[in-house]
Amino acid sequence: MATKLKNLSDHSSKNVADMAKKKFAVIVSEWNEEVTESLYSGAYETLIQNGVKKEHIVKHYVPGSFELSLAAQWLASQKHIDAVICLGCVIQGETKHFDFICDAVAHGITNVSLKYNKPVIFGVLTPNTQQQALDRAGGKHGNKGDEAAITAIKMLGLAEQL
Ligand SMILES: Nc1c(NC[C@H](O)[C@H](O)[C@H](O)CO)[nH]c(=O)[nH]c1=O
Ligand SMILES: CC(=O)[C@@H](O)COP(=O)(O)O
Repeated sequence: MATKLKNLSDHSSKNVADMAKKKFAVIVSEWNEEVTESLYSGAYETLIQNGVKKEHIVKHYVPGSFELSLAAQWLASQKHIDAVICLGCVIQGETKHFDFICDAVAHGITNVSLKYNKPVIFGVLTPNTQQQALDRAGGKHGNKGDEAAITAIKMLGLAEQL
């Protein structure tokens, strides 16, 4: 289903377990910072609304989305971190650079999650235009940061059931 048919901020309360003791690392790409800071605001508020303590949320920056994977690895390797949320915005330019970044960061984040056996969430927008990005960072299609945060929470809830 395309995002335009589903608001990114709408989510069910399924698999939302007690988050009072869970610790989250949120990594924010500095590229397109107007967008990525909105993603962070959405993610942070969603974590708090679902019972995560402020002191259990750490925020770190990377230069660009390509660096999200390495930073995620550094943080996911820390035993006290229960989940990592990666936030970025890669906007299509004139060249194929967009494709290489998006592919690398999607695979990189997946590999870190599987290596450390903990949620490492792909909260990276890959729009064609700035407006599409804004629409998905608190605009008419909701906030991808909300989606990323609730995804981390639900995966931790699932892990506790298994
Ligand atoms: N063009 C965008 C980038 N480019 C930078 C890369 O992510 C990376 O930092 C650089 O290639 C050095 O390794 N990053 C974004 O997050 N968004 C873009 O639109
Ligand atoms: C995703 C990018 O790196 C891109 O914004 C860079 O723009 P260009 O492909 O025009 O060099």
